[in-house]
This record gives sequence, structure tokens and C-alpha cells, in this order.
Amino acid sequence: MSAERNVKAETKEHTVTGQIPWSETCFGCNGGPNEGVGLRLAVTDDGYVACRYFTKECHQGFPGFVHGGIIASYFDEVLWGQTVILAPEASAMTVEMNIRYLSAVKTGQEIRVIAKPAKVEGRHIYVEGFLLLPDDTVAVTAKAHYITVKKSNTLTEHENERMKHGEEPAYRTIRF
Ligand SMILES: CCCCCCCCCC(=O)SCCNC(=O)CCNC(=O)[C@H](O)C(C)(C)COP(=O)(O)OP(=O)(O)OC[C@H]1O[C@@H](n2cnc3c(N)ncnc32)[C@H](O)[C@@H]1OP(=O)(O)O
Repeated sequence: MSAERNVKAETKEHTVTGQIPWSETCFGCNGGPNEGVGLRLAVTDDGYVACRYFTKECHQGFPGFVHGGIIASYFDEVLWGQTVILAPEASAMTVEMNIRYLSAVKTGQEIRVIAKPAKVEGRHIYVEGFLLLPDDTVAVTAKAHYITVKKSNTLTEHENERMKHGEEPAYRTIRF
């Protein structure tokens, strides 16, 4: 994805085939009105993880715009979804993330955050993604590096226990 500013993505409709399970204890999943972010991650038939999301007023940094740390949370969550597709029984943790904020993201609008199919090298999982504004402008791009935790790590057990909510995706297609 280009890092140039004010670039519009060429979009097409993608078919949603499922949803990544979510947990109410996760900041990225918890959708209370003034609590967490509340993302729901759809999986598409061509291997993307994607979400439509209405940006919250309570996540402002500069007035009227989403805080950059919250935008980082969008990406940490959505890009992490690719690690679940690859290894549903394992847990992966973020060890590095690079974000390019190309255009400010307003609160109170529907954005889309997309994770491309991952590159895998042993325990290392590399995922790239982008955030689209309603007019298809690429506002933010991100690259993240995840590492699957060892089987002996109790996080894995806890993770699987916490991820109870599967549910049906709220939409059948998503455009990006
Ligand atoms: C239920 C819903 C949950 C939703 C979650 C949403 C997504 C949220 C994701 C996150 O935000 S996770 C929170 C932020 N991340 C962290 O706190 C991770 C902190 N780092 C660690 O705990 C450890 O680095 C980690 C468990 C990931 C790995 O430790 P290990 O002891 O298992 O790994 P090890 O030391 O054996 O290293 C394995 C490989 O990873 C490399 N490595 C380990 N830690 C690294 C690091 N921090 N940075 C870069 N590389 C690292 C290490 O060099 C080595 O490379 P090679 O395979 O090439 O030899």
C-alpha cells in the first residue's frame, strides 16, 4: 500500500465468510459506549481480515479527531486477526508495529480497517494493513510483527478460554 498522502484505494466488494471470535475482556473487542474500542473482525473469502467501524467521540485526541494511540489499537487488533486465522490454537503477541498517519481520522464516521494476508516465517508473523475513510482515501497504513507464544506459555490456555464469542458477522460483504 502506498505511503503517499490523499491516495484513494481502488475498491471492490469482498465476501465475508466468518468472524474472528472476540472477548469482552479485551480493550480492542469491548464495545461499551465509553469503554473499549469494540471492533468485530470479519474474515473474507480471499484471506483478508476486515472491519467496518464507527469512530467514537470518546476516542478523540485533537477535538473531532481520533487519537493516534486508538488508531494504533485498531491496527493491533485487526492485524492480529490474521494470526488467529493462521494458528487458532496458538496466541500471538505483538512485538513491533509501524504506523504511518497520512490523514487525520474524524470521530463519528464509518471507517474500514483491513489486514492483508500474512507472511509467516516460523513463529514470526508479519501483517500489513490500511485504514480507509468513507471516501476510500487511505488515511493510515501499518505493518506489524507478531510472535506466536510457546505452547508452555499459560497465555495460550487463557486466550482460548477468553475467546468465547464467535457470533455471525453483521454484514455479508465489505468494500475495500
Ligand atoms: C482474546 C482476545 C485477545 C485480543 C488480542 C488483540 C491483539 C493484541 C496484541 C497485543 O497487543 S500483545 C501485547 C503487546 N505485546 C507484548 O506485550 C509482547 C511482549 N513480548 C513478549 O512477551 C515476548 O517477546 C514473546 C512472548 C512475544 C516472545 O517471547 P518468547 O520467550 O516466547 O520468545 P523467544 O525469546 O523464544 O524468541 C523467539 C523469537 O522471537 C524473537 N523475539 C522475541 N521477543 C522479541 C521482541 N520483543 N521483538 C522482536 N523479536 C523478538 C527472538 O529473537 C526469537 O527470534 P528467532 O526465532 O529468529 O530466533
